[in-house]
Amino acid sequence: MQDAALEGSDEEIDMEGEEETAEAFHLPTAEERAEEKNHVADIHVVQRRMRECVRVLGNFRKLGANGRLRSEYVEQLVSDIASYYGYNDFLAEKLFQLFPVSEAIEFFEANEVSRPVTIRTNTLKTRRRDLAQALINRGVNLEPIGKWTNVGLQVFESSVPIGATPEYLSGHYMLQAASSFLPVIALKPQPNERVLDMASAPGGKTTHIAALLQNTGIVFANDANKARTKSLTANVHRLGCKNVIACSYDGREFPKVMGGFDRVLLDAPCSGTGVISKDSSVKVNKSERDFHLLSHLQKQLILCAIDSVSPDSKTGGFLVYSTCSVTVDENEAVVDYALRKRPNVKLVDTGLGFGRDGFTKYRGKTFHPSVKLTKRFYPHVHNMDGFYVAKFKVEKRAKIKAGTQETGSTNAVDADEQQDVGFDSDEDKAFIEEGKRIQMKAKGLRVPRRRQSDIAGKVVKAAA
Ligand SMILES: C[S@@+](CC[C@H](N)C(=O)[O-])C[C@H]1O[C@@H](n2cnc3c(N)ncnc32)[C@H](O)[C@@H]1O
Repeated sequence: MQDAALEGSDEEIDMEGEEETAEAFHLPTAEERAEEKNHVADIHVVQRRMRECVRVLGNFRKLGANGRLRSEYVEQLVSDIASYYGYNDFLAEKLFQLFPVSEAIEFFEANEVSRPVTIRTNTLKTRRRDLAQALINRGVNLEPIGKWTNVGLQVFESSVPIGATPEYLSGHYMLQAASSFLPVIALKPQPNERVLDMASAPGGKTTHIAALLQNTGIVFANDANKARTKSLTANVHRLGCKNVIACSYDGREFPKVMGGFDRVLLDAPCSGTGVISKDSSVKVNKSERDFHLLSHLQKQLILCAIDSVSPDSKTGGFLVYSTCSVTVDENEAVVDYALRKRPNVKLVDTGLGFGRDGFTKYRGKTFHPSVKLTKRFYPHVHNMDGFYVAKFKVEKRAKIKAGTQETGSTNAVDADEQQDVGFDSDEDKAFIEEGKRIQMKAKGLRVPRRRQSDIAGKVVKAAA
């Protein structure tokens, strides 16, 4: 399929041969497609047609049949991808749109293959070198994952079950996907800090945070699903983490429950479009409504996560937002929303050193230019689960009083706003405008005159 795309985009191509193949390939009409839907598809026909569509789309100007539109080839290809790989039409199209045509096929192909088995050394109990030796002695074939982690090992083959070795049971390692290391590396917790893991079960990332804190400070490991906190506490005990407190609140109740954290990780509930190779049910059980609801929940959670970070932290003041999904609705759109709703945060480099930059433009939507700093990971590019990581620095909030303005730390106005995580963008407009004015003033820029009507309503509410 990729060869077909390359062939299609080659300017030096033998045009005679091309015309022959293009002629031989008949793109079904809408009627023929409707008729075909009544029969079980012939997998070889579908496969060949996909190859041909990719080839034609790689060089539509030369290879497209007379009178047929590019969109017809795309429509046919998406429909064939859905039937060949077993996706519902909606999701096949949504994922297809993320990539250039030939790369989309690579992505769908990679979702058919398992990712490597990887483990994370628990540095609270052992060193990677010692763990590797112990496992090699048991007949495990492994090697370090890559330069970007000094605790990860990739397991190639093993004569023993890797989830039941004495080392595993003694908590010397966590069975964990390589992509799951990324948000904690980006979070970079420092000893003695107070950290919130807002959606933490079953604790892969919590125990990694605890280890980086060297069992100092404190990690509040929260998860709304109480049943899932059982596996979380089991992992916390097995790995010997002594600085973890497990709790079970809806993340949207933070920071009312508690706040003032040096760092917060929001590994958000998501559609799982990055982990289709592990859970193929995602291919058929996600609808447009699911993405709408998830993105809505993620937007609510991210504001609460931001408000739980202490801008006064001496060592931190950071939030990492991550998902195991590749859709823009759950990633860049959420991050961009947070930037708009909370003028006191900015995106910073994740420090990961690899990954594709986040989209700043996508299908007619434009995001804040700094969204480029966020990172995307793909199965076909990085040989790890599809993943997304964004890192924010939280700064002091703007304090707004009737008729005056000043910057300051959290106070009555903030406390009132923290409860307000509603979804009418107009709702917070006055605060956002005011925040921008304050930032401009701080930078020595000329501030436009404030329209009194802009903030009157909000100030009354805040002062009440
Ligand atoms: C991607 S998983 C977290 C995985 C975990 N961070 C780890 O590394 O093991 C998302 C978690 O969010 C939890 N969750 C869903 N809705 C939530 C909410 N409103 N508040 C807090 N947690 C929530 C789910 O129960 C699920 O355990």
